[in-house]
Amino acid sequence: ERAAEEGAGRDYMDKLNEWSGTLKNRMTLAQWDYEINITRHTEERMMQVSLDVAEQEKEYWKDTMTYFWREFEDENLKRMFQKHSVLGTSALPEDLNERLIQAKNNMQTTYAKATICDYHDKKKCDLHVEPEVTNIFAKSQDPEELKYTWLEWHKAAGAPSKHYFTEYVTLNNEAAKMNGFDSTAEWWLSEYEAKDSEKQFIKLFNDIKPLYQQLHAYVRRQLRMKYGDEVVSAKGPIPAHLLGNIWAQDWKNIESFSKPYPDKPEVDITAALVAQNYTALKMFKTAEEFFTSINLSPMPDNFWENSVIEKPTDGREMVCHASAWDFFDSENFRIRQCTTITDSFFKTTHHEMGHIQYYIQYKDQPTVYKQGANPGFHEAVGDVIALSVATPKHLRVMGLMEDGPDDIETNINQQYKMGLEKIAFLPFAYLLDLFRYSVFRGITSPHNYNCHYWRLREALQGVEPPAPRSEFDFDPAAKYHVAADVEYMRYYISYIIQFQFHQSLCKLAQEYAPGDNTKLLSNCDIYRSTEAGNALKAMLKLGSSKPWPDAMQALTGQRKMDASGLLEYFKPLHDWLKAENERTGEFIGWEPSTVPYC
Ligand SMILES: C=C(C[SeH])C(=O)N1CCC[C@H]1C(=O)O
Ligand SMILES: [Zn+2]
Repeated sequence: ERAAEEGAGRDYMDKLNEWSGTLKNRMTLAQWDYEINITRHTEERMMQVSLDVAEQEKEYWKDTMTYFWREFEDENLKRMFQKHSVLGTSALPEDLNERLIQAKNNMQTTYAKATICDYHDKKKCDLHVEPEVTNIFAKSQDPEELKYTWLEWHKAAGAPSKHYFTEYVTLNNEAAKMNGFDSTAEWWLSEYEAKDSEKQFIKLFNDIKPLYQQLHAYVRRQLRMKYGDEVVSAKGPIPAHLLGNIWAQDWKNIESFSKPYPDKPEVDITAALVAQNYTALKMFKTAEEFFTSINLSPMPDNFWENSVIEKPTDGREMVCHASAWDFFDSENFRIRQCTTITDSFFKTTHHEMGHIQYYIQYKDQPTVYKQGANPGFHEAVGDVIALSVATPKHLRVMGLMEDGPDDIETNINQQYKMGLEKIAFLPFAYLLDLFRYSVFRGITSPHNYNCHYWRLREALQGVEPPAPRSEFDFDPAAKYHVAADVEYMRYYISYIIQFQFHQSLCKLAQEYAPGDNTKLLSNCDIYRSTEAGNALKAMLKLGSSKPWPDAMQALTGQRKMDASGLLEYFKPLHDWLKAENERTGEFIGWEPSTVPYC
């Protein structure tokens, strides 16, 4: 009896995966058309397709729930039913789903269309976050220009979305409850398939905190020496507008004037890329060649035909934030990216192509398994490749960095630049979803959104706003992922596990040996190593067909996420920072901010 039921369940599941693949394909195509060209027409069409798809998913879900899949013997079949049993926002009644989609579109459109006026030319008021505001934060060293730009962007992109965000929270929580979760927070956390995920995240943060505090102290001193102690205090948080990034999430743009050994060769390759006439296409082809060099797959023809890799110049409104798209038909994949020729975008290109590589490797999985083992895995693939690309050794092979000694100073400079990207990012990524978990759980409410956000920014990141804030501001929505309803803990996890992956791949490539100073983890380049590539491929092919500890074990032999890889990679830098902060008597940590924001 049960065997017959299970057999029927298997046949049904094969069909359901096919049907859901078709629905996701239709949905993704409409979403793509809207995001690369925001018009009333494309928005209306995306709404219609979304509502139509939701209704069909609801019908399938009713059938799915008629099977006693919890009693099935076949673990894999049970896993597929379990994943399909989470219907998502399609569980909402159509009128509420329409309001939710509208609220999300309003936030996304607000962010995409937001523009500010230029500091030097107040009549020039067509500056978007990409590329203009991003470039100002990459290049300007004028605290007044940076403060003005920071305030204008947060006013234009953040504040107007506050009410849309509240509507989104209410309706998303409604959907969460209809899927059996207490709030959206538990729904997001369920993707990490462990009851103690939040405890795991806290432990990771405590493991990296000493290293972060050393970097924070050193950077604060460098900024104080550059801008004076009127602008940067000796013991307080760092003002958010001075860290080379509009969100203060990645500090690599202040490397040029703060590096430990100023007279060593430049490790930022922007100038070399421009000098060698790199185009967006050439950056993409260069990234592709790294992947194929380790026996991973090339990009298919339709990728090159249909991707949007530069901001169109026809004045259209579009979502520029880099993204990679799976069309769930096992053959169409695209990237949308408003590429500019910079070191930063060279890395982002690898990051996005890592997503596409994952899509390609799991393209023969059933639809329900076309996901990362957990969301952090998907964000880590491209970054793991970029860790090899970023080494002086690899950049010299590419002719993108001048020859020079592989001495300890160059190594510390290189680790420092990587630390400004990877270590600095961790508290920001962690707090962004601590904030949203607290909102979804009703602990933070609309009249203290901004206060709670800045309390977290100060407590975990040691950063303060450049000017007083109030509840008329809504600074979290000035960050793409908040405006676009994209979960963010995935990046925090990625920045930890990518070093675990890197450690294993480097051992396979014989580029790293623990304790061997001639084979430092931070100098490892897996370029052309098919042993490494084949091991990575085997993990990627799993998709989400197995719990993520199985995927982690397949590649690293470990079943836990832990910071050991990251701490091993940055050990020389950590020692150097401790010695340097001791030498200069720098205060480690930060005293409370004096900027009023609650
Ligand atoms: C490049 C992407 C697209 Se998935 C991105 O959003 N990232 C990559 C780094 C962290 C995060 C961000 O920009 O905030
Ligand atoms: Zn990504």
